Amino acid sequence: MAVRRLGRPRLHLREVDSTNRRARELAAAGAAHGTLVTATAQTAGRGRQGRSWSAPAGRALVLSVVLRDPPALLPLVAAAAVAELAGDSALVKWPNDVLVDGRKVAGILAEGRPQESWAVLGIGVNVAVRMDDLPAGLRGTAGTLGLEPGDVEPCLQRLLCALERWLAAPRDELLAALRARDALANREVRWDGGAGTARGIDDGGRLVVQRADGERVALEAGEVHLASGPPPGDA
Ligand SMILES: O=C(O)CCCC[C@@H]1SC[C@@H]2NC(=O)N[C@@H]21
Repeated sequence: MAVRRLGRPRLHLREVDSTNRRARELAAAGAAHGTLVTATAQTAGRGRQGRSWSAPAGRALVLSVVLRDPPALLPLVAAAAVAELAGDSALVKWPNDVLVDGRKVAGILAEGRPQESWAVLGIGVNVAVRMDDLPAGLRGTAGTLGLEPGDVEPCLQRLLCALERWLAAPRDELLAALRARDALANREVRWDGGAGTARGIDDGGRLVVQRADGERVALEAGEVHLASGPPPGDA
């Protein structure tokens, strides 16, 4: 598939409630593929499952990009790109939490209007976040890339390039990259519908879990938690 550029036009805001909300407005009004919204400060960042997302001003990358005709596995595509940015040691906790040393360094929120063939991909990365900058409740689970505020913009540019490539990559390459970074492989997990041992990502991008009775189920979407650890917070 041909690489389609991301990042132009770009709207950079000093402060916004949520870049995803702003980008959704732009998408609904007909914004082109690749339209990017970034902000120095985000005051009401949205996370998955109705949670909030904390992003200390100037220390976190917050972006939302409009995609026309997004791929079916968009959350996994985003996870592959963010993990690449986060480095060789980064793992992906299916479907799209990116972990470094077991701590969540980035959040991904894909929202869309399939009937209008667009999606907004929102990503927050703790580029230079210090734990003291975060609400106390997140300090046990959140991580950081440990870089400097001046690295936020270079990280954005690297992430956009990685996203462009992964959006154009064949599915088998994407799945191979994610399987190599699978944070859940052979770990005990629980989810809304039960518990079991994670057995990898299947060819449809689903998480395969083996229950105690040996039955295997493939999860399409949703939150999965490591049985040994606390549920991840919203950072
Ligand atoms: O719950 C999660 O893990 C997803 C968090 C996604 C946060 C990002 S920050 C940029 C974009 N704007 C938002 O309001 N949310 C996403």
